[in-house]
Amino acid sequence: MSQTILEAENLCKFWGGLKALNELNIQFKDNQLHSIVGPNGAGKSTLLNTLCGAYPATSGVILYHGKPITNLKSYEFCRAGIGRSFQKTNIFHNATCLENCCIAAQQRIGGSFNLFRKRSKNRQITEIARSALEQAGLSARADIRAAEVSYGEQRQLEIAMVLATSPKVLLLDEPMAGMGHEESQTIISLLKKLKKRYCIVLVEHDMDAVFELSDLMTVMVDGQHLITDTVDNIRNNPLVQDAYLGNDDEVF
Ligand SMILES: Nc1ncnc2c1ncn2[C@@H]1O[C@H](COP(=O)(O)OP(=O)(O)OP(=O)(O)O)[C@@H](O)[C@H]1O
Repeated sequence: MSQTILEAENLCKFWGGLKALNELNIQFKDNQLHSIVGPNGAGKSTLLNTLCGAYPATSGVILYHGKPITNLKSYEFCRAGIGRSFQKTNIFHNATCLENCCIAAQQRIGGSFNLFRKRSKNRQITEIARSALEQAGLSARADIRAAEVSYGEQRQLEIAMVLATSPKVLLLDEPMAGMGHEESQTIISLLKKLKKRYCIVLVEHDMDAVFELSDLMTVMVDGQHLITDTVDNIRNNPLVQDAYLGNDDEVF
């Protein structure tokens, strides 16, 4: 039975007068993939950024395993087990895939990966990094510079880097952006595998992928929660079609 692991109560994030998140209540469960969809500017990325501590909430509460974590620093969210996907720009292109994962792993463990640290600590970081690459299907690319792997593999590397922070929750922002069909299929298979072990919160514009992957979907509009339901119920909900699609049936 899946348990709620991360939740937001009356969560608000305001930019001046703009209510990017407006009294949002939402729960995310273990071993489920929960997608957040909605039109441009609905507040999806703001939600991910607030849930990982990158943006301080204006008001409201974030609970992790039932305990409030709203006022933690962003690195403390990471150490607690909330991993946010790094954007492609956060990849060090001259470092190998393994080195990139080592850098991510040391974020969780603390300190830096260096010559003056005990050898056993560096070994531990390397093991975590190798395991993350393996889970993301990139073991064979471990010693290749990130700049030399394909675009799709760089997106896999972003996911590997989140896994290297030993998370319980994965917050993934458009992991399929800019991908062709074949590359998207690789990410879809990967996420199907990962959702058996993690709580995944997915923001993604590729609706075919969202429908294929989601256990639950939440629709947001103008910073507000419109509905949370299963894929079938969301697909057939006239309220959603109206608000999200503007009556354009073709999108679904
Ligand atoms: N750093 C910021 N400063 C000011 N306003 C911001 C900032 N980040 C986001 N916003 C505004 O907050 C609102 C929600 O933006 P957000 O990026 O969360 O939407 P989104 O649903 O992810 O959109 P998209 O699908 O286009 O990525 C938008 O009106 C956006 O312009």
